[in-house]
Amino acid sequence: MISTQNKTKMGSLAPIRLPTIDFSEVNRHNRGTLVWDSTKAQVFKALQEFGCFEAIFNGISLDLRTSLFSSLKQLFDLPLEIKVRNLTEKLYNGYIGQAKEVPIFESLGIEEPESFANLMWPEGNIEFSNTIQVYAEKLKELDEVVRTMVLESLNLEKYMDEHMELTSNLVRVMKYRTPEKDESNMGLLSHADKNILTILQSNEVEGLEVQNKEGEWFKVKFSANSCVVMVGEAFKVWTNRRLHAATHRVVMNGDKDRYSIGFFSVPKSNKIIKAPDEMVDEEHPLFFKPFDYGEFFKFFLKKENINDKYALEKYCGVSAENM
Ligand SMILES: O=C(O)CCC(=O)C(=O)O
Ligand SMILES: [Fe+2]
Repeated sequence: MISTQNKTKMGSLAPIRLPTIDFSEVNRHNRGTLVWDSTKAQVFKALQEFGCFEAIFNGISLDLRTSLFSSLKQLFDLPLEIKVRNLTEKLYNGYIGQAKEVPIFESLGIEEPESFANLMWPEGNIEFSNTIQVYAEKLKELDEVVRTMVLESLNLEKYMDEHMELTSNLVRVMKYRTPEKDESNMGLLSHADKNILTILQSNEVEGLEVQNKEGEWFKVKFSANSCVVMVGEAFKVWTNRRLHAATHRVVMNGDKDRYSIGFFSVPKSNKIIKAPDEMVDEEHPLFFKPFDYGEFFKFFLKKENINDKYALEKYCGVSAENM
């Protein structure tokens, strides 16, 4: 049904709207209401089919959004020698940038907003850290609502606490500058996220593209009050492939820099990712052997694996047929 919309001239991609799901009436306190149940059905279907959807979410006010994106510009405008101070124990949570394949991309992970702000601005930046703090709190609610809906849809309520305990949160901010004349416009190479759930928001500049299960690429169009919710591979493993982890990338067109912000629920490094027994039956044999997320992530970060779309299958796939 979508494929016909994708055929535009000269290989350019048609924008599609991902399934759009309205969260303005749901929160963790109205589980079991009619609106909760109908939203839940849409969430589960979208995450099975596309591995992602657009969420209309009024938890982020226009003011918060405006101050967020103006502070991102201010942050990335800092000199490189300041940005690289953001070193963390976890390699991927620090500064990333200046990569040969994607020179237009830079990113900073924010584990704890206040200490991050003190590191970037020696005089501190309360406005920045408050904005990120409020943003993360709001998105944590959405993350939990979506995960609760998935577990309910699979009749796995008894694992709810254990599942929520599996993760901690990371905010990661991104800048994609407009490419120079002879530079590639690839902002982020094709990948699926490794974590449980990712929630993305960007300024008005498009660039995110998602691949459907048939392998076709689509541009994602965000609206001002929406974000994209995406399944990561750890959630695909946990649900024994009931959910799809969408492959996506960022391609820059036009002449404006793109800023985005991601909220990631990430398995803690010593946690074992294992599909509950209820997820395994004749129709759904176990697809992935249980694994320690931290160990998997180290494997994934190796040069030979980081761009391998089958890194997960290589690491813990039960059989080659799963690829
Ligand atoms: O900037 C975006 O919209 C996508 C970012 C992304 O895919 C990621 O950080 O994993
Ligand atoms: Fe991603």
